[in-house]
Amino acid sequence: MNNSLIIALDFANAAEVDQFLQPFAGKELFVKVGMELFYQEGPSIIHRLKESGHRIFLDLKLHDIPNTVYSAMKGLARMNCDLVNVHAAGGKEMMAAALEGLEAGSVSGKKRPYCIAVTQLTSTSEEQMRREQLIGVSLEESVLHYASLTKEAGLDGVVCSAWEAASIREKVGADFLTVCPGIRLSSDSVGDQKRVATPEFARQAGVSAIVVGRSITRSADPLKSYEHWMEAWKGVHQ
Ligand SMILES: O=C(O)c1cc(=O)[nH]c(=O)n1[C@@H]1O[C@H](COP(=O)(O)O)[C@@H](O)[C@H]1O
Repeated sequence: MNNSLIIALDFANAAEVDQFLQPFAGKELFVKVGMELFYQEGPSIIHRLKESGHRIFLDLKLHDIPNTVYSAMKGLARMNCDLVNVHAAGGKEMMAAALEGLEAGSVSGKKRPYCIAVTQLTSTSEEQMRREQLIGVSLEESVLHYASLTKEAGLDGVVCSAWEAASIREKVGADFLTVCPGIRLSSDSVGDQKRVATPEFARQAGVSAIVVGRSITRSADPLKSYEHWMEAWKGVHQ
């Protein structure tokens, strides 16, 4: 899990995924399947990606009452992904239920998937958080609070921006995962993300894994772009 670069496969269907992955043939990647792709293709896309040897972050950001999240996670666990997530805003009881569901549904003899919680989305700014969520503390305090709650619920880590990762490690512990989207090269367009950071910054902040979508998936040469990203993230040629 640590030092991973996770490619967000934000595509509309399996055909687009196949086309994107063609130049990566033979490479074992860490990929993220989010709601856009999963809602169209369902579990079959997970099975196909696993058959090709890829590790999978199933990013469905569960956020519902504890009983519903328990049952949903029990079902998702059967797909044997590497990483799944929930929204920390669902509360400690919901997060603990997510974990119980994963344990109950995990393939026997296999370790349950890592489970992390989204703190404040990287598309949220402090101003927006204060105005729309009526949260009166700083964005960093809100993220740290959610990280502590997530730890107390027994989960393995959080989704946060790279800007909060060092404080989370300090407060919650270095073995607590920090998975960070909103990563951009200085030449990239930021798009809808608000709390962005470069891969070099993320590495220095001790981030566990970065999630990169459009910068690679929409590039004219995705393989070249991926290799460039790996170099920036890990500081070595792949
Ligand atoms: O849980 C996530 O993966 C996630 C959480 C978050 O706070 N921000 C965020 O951008 N993401 C996901 O990370 C990916 C970022 O994609 P790009 O902005 O294209 O690099 C998308 O698939 C988002 O759904």
